[in-house]
Amino acid sequence: MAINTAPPRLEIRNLVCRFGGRTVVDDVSLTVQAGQVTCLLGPSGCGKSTTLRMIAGVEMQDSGEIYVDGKLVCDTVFRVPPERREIGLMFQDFALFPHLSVADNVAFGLKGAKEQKRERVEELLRKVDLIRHIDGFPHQLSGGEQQRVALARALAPRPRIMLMDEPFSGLDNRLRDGIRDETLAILKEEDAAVLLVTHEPEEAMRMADEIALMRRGKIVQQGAPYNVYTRPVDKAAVAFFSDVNVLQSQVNGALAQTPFGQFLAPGVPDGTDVEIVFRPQHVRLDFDRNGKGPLPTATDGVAARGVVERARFLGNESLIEFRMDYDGSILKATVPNVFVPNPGRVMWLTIRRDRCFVFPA
Ligand SMILES: Nc1ncnc2c1ncn2[C@@H]1O[C@H](COP(=O)(O)OP(=O)(O)OP(=O)(O)O)[C@@H](O)[C@H]1O
Repeated sequence: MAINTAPPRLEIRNLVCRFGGRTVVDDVSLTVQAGQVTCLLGPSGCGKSTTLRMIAGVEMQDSGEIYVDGKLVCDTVFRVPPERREIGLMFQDFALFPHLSVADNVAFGLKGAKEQKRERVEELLRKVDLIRHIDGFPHQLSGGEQQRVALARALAPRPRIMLMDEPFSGLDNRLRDGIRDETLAILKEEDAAVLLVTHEPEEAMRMADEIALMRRGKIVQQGAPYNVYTRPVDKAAVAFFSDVNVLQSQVNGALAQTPFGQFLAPGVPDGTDVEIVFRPQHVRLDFDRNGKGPLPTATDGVAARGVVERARFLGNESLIEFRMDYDGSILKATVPNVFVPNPGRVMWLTIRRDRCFVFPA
């Protein structure tokens, strides 16, 4: 098997950016290969856009380097100007030029002979399925169509890197999924390295080959979406993707006792406070049988009794909130399809052991 030894299309090393003494991007490193989509995912204000702006060359880092195809593009001394970085940009407010036709918008950044430019414009408008609007103007297009023109415009000069900052957030929900999928297919075909900023976990899960989870200026976890989702580094990383339930406990003999039985806490010293974190979809529900629940099992532990406080049907699933007997706290469970038990109903809850995370409190 051939080993790919080519340098990554985009590499950033130890980027730091400070504003007025506040570190907004704090030692961020990552690589993106050609044809790959990496999502910078994190809450508002965590430094995602600033990272993108440094790569684009419109913000200057305080330290760290940026490489494209192994070549230095920018450090604190040397700097390739933004327009020579071969980077395509697509932001939320992707304003098209209102006075230019669709074709001229797409051709805007293109150089070369007229026929070649026309060929590339037609190729891209065919890809985004807007060839029939080639002579139209932006105001004649819907929001989703304008978005696709903006994509075609950004891709026209065959950028080596595409930077996208919340590019779909201006679109209404019904359009968004379709446009995300189409965009992804086109980006893959064009073989650019894509760095996409979003604060929406679903968007990152849908688009990314790799997710870089960012918090307070730092990348706290990086990996394939499946790994980031199923092997989160801490409670906040679990909570970023879904609702969570948390049990408090203390470790004794590498075990944490809870009303749901004991959890393994290998290597955690005795007396350490821990939190057992799990998602609502990993709670199992059982009916009450004359005051009893299911027998304990190795995979699901011990059942605990709860009383339905509230239940709602959400479309694909139902969310049931239980008031738990053991300490009166609320625990959330989701189940597929419709299950809306009345408040006051007694049920027994177990947790899937293999889907729980034990973190130091
Ligand atoms: N030019 C600037 N001068 C001072 N502070 C800035 C500047 N640009 C950004 N910041 C601050 O840096 C922090 C990170 O901003 P940034 O836009 O990178 O975050 P973000 O993760 O992209 O958030 P959002 O999704 O809300 O855009 C914010 O607190 C912001 O107020």
